[in-house]
Amino acid sequence: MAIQKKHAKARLDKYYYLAKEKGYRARAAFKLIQLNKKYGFLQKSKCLIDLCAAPGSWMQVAAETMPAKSLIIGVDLSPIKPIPKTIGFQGDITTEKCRATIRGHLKHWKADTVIHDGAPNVGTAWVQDAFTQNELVLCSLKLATEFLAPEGNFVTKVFRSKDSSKLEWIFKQLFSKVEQTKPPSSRNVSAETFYVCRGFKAPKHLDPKFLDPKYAFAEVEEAAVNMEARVFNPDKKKRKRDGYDEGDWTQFHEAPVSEFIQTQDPIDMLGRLNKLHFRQEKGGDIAQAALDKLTETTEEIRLCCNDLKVLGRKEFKLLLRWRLKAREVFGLRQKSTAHTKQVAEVPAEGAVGEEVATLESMDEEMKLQEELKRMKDSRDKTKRKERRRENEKKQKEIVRMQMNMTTPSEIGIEAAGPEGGDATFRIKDVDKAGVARDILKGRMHTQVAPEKEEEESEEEDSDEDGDQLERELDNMYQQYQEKREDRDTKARAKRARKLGRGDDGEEFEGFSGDEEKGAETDGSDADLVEDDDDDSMDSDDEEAGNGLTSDLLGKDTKEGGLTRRAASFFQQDIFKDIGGLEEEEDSEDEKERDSGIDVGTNSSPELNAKHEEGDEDNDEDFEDFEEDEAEDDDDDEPETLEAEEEEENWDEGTEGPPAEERGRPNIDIITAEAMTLAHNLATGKVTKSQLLDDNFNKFSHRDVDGLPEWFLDDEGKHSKIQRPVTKEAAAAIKEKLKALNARPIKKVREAKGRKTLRAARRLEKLKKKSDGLAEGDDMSERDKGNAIAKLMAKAKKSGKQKPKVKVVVAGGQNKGGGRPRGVKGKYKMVDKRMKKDVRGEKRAAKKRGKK
Ligand SMILES: C[S@@+](CC[C@H](N)C(=O)[O-])C[C@H]1O[C@@H](n2cnc3c(N)ncnc32)[C@H](O)[C@@H]1O
Repeated sequence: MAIQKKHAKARLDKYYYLAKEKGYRARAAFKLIQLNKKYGFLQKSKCLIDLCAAPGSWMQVAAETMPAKSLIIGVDLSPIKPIPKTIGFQGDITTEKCRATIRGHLKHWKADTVIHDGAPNVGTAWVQDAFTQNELVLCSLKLATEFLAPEGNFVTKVFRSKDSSKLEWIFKQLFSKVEQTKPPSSRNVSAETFYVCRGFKAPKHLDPKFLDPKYAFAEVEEAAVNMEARVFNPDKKKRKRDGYDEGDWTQFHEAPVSEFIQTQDPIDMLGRLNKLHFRQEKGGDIAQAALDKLTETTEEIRLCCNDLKVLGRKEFKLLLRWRLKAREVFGLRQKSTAHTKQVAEVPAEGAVGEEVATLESMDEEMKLQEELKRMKDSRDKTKRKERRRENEKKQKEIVRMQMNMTTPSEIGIEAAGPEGGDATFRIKDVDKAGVARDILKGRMHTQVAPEKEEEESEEEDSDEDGDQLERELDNMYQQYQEKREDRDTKARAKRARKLGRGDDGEEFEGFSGDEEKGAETDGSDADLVEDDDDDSMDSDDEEAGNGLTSDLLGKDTKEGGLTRRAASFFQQDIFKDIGGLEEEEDSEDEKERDSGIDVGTNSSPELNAKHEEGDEDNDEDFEDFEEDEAEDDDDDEPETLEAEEEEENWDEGTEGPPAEERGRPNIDIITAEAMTLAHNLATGKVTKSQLLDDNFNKFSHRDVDGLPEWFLDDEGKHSKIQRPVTKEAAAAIKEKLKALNARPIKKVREAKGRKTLRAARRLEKLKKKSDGLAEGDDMSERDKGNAIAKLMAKAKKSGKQKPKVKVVVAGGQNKGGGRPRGVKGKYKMVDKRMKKDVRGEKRAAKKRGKK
């Protein structure tokens, strides 16, 4: 239970809170906002159909964005609470009835855009579960082909699977432009992606088979499932992304054990089934009873049969052995002879040969494979080690040269390797190794780490032992980091930030299939262990290009005639804010993070302080706020803005006007240190130059060369300057956060506004009436006063209508705690006696009043 809660909490990300604040019914709203920002189809549409629209956030976005008086129709299996300026109804998009209802609403109109965000409702109706998302997409496309106007748009969510390419092909037949994209608000862990299809070709005739899932998704030939691998390598479980097999709705299969004993293909059964049962059905196989009583049928065997999907290799073997014994008992198999081996080579007809042969050959083959793998691993290891040594030497040389410790002419003199005097510094080789770019950045890499060291060679330094230990430590640290990244998305994001990925400030353009492939190949960078060099260096190198030669040569004639040395001196962080020197855009975010000043964004810290996590492949974003109210995520660490730089480019429209528009930088102070600093600056306690001077401290020019990464990481965490924090600043930040947390959500604000408006109207009415009374001549002053007082009392009463409290008698159905059945709103539990007493008292009071 606790795990579920944590998981749910982790899913509440920035978009969840943004949607809440902006009054959208689900975070999914931002997907449409971001898609529309990229393709701009909503502004151009006058009629839109939203298929699978509940709870209705896409309809809200459409109603906001489309021109006035547009027709917006939404349909979903679940009811959609009314949304102004839209029509919503309940229906199943796969049915004829739904089609007819849409037709009825459209009348003679044609839709300019059809949007579809459907996901099978897991748990609502199991048949619907099986109706996979891709089939739902086909259904929505079918509706789109019927209702779309020529040149219309179709936007749909698709889960990546083996069928998505087929869908893409179909889209391309019907639309002139088809693009696949994934907006930033769609979680990375989700397999969902979006297709934006524009320019509907509106074919006059469409073969119904074309959009029939049976034909559209038909496989040319289903690849045979390797049951042997499933049984003999059960640990490697593959996630089933391809959906259910046709007609296989339950995904649970069982068979009687007798069938397992008799079958000629036991491996297939073990791989395919979930359970082997010992049940004896009427008129069933009598062998079941015999098997149940067999002495070989131990408790362990029964347990194994009960859930085949959790078994390991050992248990499968146990079952197979048990089967052979049972077959011997039933006379289905003669005892295996010493000829087993021969049998394995020349499979004889009948059960004996076939079975033993299968087992033997499998074992042999696996042994061979393991042996081969071992050999390959050790060969790779040796190769990697050699390569790494070479690289290290080359890197050392380069660093020395960059530090002016050596001149280019010296390079290679000490490092003459087995390939000749200048082999170490052969730029071609460095480039080939794929590390040239990183070397240029001054990063100390260990490309791929070996696990063990070989014997030391005689020529190696005397401190090689220490080096080896260090390398081992490095490797262990790298492995530790990789493991952590595997487990923890935050660690992965941190790492990505550190590597400077996503810092280019370019607008996110979504991923096309190709780009993703590219990204995968780029990901090889992740194998490198890097030091903490700042990003300014990176961008320099980027400008210089990848070539090592051009970079080194280019550095002497840099920046306004400065020498390389001077230029590198002025590139230090402390000079970045000084006018006249070029600023590196890349490092801006880093500075923001360190300084605790949030520049140029309106998003509140509470919104940033949320996880971007979740690991469901199905519909990730479906957070219906009506049910899911405000959980606080205080214990989560703040997520820096930098990581979402790309996303903010998508978000512009949703985050308020940019700071520059308002004529001043939008600076948000979010930490106590920054607040103290700002306060000191504002009150003149420190000057700008003092601030600059302050930056010359023991932390600003640390020599990190050659220090291992784990050490630098640790230093980065703890060894940093402790800036003073005043009580007032801390209190101010606390207050600010409190205020932000207390800020009501849009719905509440609106409700309060409406209440105030109503009260103002009532007052206005009252004023008019009392003025009328006061001015009239037909009443005495006293009567006038009484009448006005009465009016006011009435108005006061109607202003605060107390909710009725329902009195429920305890006992009977309403025994025990909890809300009684069928009672809504406030209620009070009383016992019978009390109810009678209260009634009696009321009656008595009434009588007394009459007297
Ligand atoms: C991710 S939600 C849609 C969220 C919606 N776009 C929004 O912005 O609020 C997916 C919806 O698909 C609906 N759905 C699934 N199968 C359906 C079907 N056959 N017909 C209609 N709606 C369906 C579900 O009821 C669910 O509400």
